[in-house]
Amino acid sequence: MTLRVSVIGTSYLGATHAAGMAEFGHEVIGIDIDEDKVKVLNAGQSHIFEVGLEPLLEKHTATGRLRFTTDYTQIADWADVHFLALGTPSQANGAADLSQLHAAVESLAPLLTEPCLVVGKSTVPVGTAMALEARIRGLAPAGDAVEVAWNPEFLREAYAVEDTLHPDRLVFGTHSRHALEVLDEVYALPISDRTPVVRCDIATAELIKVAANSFLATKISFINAMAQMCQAAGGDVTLLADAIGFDNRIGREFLNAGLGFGGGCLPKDIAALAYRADELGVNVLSDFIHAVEAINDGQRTEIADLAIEQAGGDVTGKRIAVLGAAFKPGTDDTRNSPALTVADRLHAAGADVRIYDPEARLPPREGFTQVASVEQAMLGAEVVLHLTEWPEFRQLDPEKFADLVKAKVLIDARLKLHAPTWRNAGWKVVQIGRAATM
Ligand SMILES: NC(=O)c1ccc[n+]([C@@H]2O[C@H](COP(=O)([O-])OP(=O)(O)OC[C@H]3O[C@@H](n4cnc5c(N)ncnc54)[C@H](O)[C@@H]3O)[C@@H](O)[C@H]2O)c1
Ligand SMILES: O=c1ccn([C@@H]2O[C@H](COP(=O)(O)OP(=O)(O)O[C@H]3O[C@H](CO)[C@@H](O)[C@H](O)[C@H]3O)[C@@H](O)[C@H]2O)c(=O)[nH]1
Repeated sequence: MTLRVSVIGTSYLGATHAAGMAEFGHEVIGIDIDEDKVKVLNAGQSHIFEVGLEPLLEKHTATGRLRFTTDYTQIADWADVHFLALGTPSQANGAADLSQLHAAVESLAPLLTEPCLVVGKSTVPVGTAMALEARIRGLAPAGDAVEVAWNPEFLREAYAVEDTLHPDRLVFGTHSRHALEVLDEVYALPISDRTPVVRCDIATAELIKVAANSFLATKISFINAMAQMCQAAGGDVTLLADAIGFDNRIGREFLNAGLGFGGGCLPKDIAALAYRADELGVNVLSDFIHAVEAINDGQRTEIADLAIEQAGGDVTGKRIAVLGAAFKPGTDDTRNSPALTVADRLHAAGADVRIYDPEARLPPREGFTQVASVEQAMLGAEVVLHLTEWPEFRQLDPEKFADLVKAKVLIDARLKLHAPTWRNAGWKVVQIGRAATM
């Protein structure tokens, strides 16, 4: 059955979800307070770099099945289901900032005179959904005929469309039979695709999401701690990860050692879980998460220190080439990017940092210069840092850059370049957790 669906917030999550809902056959209106985004999306274009998103936007805006607006009156009583896809960034103390969700609810709820379902997709601290439901029911003329459910989202940037159309699993957190039936209807297509569906209470749904991200972060910090161990003992962390990854109970994914995790999700979500755990007196969980965070922060410091060491202990006035600015390949997103933390540290230490990324566009900022090619980044560099593992960096021919750089020193912080090829071309290659002979 075709439903009328609104998606509130149209960034990495919301724009993809809106396009996905249209692909599932629903009539969709996306809403955002950012007029520029709405304009671009209505033209069938994407305001972010995400493979496969633009063709979907183009296809469904062309038929009118998918539209975007800034006007809440257009969605309020029109939609059967309102999805909340607002940002939930970190506050300085680590707690989730829920102000975007609150503002959206203040705009939407007073306009709701008909029964409808409001479904949260944003990642939130446990307890948020029920508090939002009370607030909405208090403001909405429809009162208790408005219900809240939570359907957390697990899409990865760079695979957002694929993950939306073919999710690994769906989680429906509800407190009524009716809400469950509506969610079953919304996702009728992927469900028929044999996607596992976890039907649970709302608190469990909120917690599943942060548990998933915390577990992923834990795997990365564990392997980075093992990289330190390999470094100290002369072992090879990549072979170690391959070997333990063959065990199905462990799995090879998220065991890539290097610069650690960043982005708009993992760091803020685990910080918010630690904060909420402390609020609820579950200190054993917050202590655990703080250890994961400390290892992750340590990787960034280690790589910046290594660059300074390789430059002879002082980078003042020295040129450093940074390959990669996005928090991972396949996206233009630089939120909490490990690469930028390292670049910032080197700038603060006095270096002249030249940074190249195939997709991420940095706003002009003091400290480093974004350049348009690898060659420009390498020109005159005394150390080259590989910080985001874009596939194109693996194709680089080290011979080609030998005369451009001032010193042939490469720090491969993602352990993804073929070190023997670089060494054969006369480069010194440093990889944390891998012996220099690898
Ligand atoms: N980015 C991801 O890959 C991803 C994946 C799964 C879950 N999530 C979660 O989904 C949520 C959204 O993530 P994001 O990365 O898209 O966030 P974001 O901060 O990039 O986007 C939020 C969007 O909401 C808009 N907005 C703010 N206030 C509004 C209002 N009052 N009314 C309408 N629109 C408003 C903003 O203009 C922006 O476009 C977060 O909770 C995040 O943790 C994100
Ligand atoms: O073995 C690995 C795998 C990843 N990373 C880093 O970890 C970070 C996060 O990567 P990834 O999880 O792929 O990125 P996101 O797109 O932020 O996706 C995460 O965050 C989303 C928002 O909550 C969730 O929906 C996804 O399921 C979850 O994977 C990046 O900086 C990666 O470079 C590593 O260092 N080693």
